[in-house]
Amino acid sequence: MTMTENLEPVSSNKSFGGWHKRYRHRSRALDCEMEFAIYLPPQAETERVPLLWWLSGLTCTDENFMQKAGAHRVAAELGIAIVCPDTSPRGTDLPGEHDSYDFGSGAGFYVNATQEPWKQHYRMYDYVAEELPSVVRQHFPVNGREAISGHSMGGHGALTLALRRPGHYRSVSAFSPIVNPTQCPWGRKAFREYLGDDPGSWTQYDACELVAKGASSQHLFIDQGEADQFLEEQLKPERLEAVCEEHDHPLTLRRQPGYDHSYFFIATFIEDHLRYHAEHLHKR
Ligand SMILES: N[C@@H](CCC(=O)N[C@@H](CSC=O)C(=O)NCC(=O)O)C(=O)O
Repeated sequence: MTMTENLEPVSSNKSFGGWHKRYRHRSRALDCEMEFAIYLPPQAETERVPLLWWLSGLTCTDENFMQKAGAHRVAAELGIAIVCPDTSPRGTDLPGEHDSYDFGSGAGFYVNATQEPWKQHYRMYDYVAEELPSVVRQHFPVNGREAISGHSMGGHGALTLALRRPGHYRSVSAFSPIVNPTQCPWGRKAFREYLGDDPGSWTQYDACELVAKGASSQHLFIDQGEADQFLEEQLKPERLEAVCEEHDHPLTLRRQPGYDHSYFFIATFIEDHLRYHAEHLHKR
């Protein structure tokens, strides 16, 4: 028997001939109510369309990308749907969950937590890889072709999901991703709490480690601002560059002079990413 998930509409706005819609649903993976957003291009009125997953960064909800990236015009032209999940479970009140911007609410890091008290709810890997895709397939006219992208913590999510699921996403890209979370303060703080003290259990969620293990040969397309305030301490793109070179893994890393970590940077280059994904998503 196929279970049909209930979706509660939250809002709907026409945008560039398509629709930006928000929904609430009960997540079994996260054991809480969640919201997500979908942009449906005009083509979705008459045909099934390919889908780009966008994973956002620390402090974000589904709304930051949809409101700030300026992606709808080009997605409408290219006939691509975009889904933005939230960045953590919501409506929970675990000890310390809301105390800092880089851990807990708004900071799920796209992992499946194994530690108390996080493991009941903080299962963002399963939510983004399995549960939400199944909900989207049940309710929207998508054709099964998927790509993935994201920013910062969401760039880490996009790279690790793609590297761990070879053949699933037709293309992957990222803006300012955390490429080596096991070796930077944001990642170490979150992974210790969610995954425990053994760093051996962290490496499955680290793009540099996955490339070093030869997990997949998927081309990685990354834009990184050179004036990013988090570049040296948290993002460390040179580490991914080195490991890709060492293991002959295909990487396009564009360093963009003067750009910081903000959505102004994303809005400037999102068109390039959408056209890159469209090439792969529409290829026969
Ligand atoms: N201390 C800052 C940090 C939050 C921040 O910069 N968040 C980024 C993602 S950082 C890595 O995952 C972001 O996308 N913010 C949302 C936005 O709309 O710009 C703070 O709390 O602001």
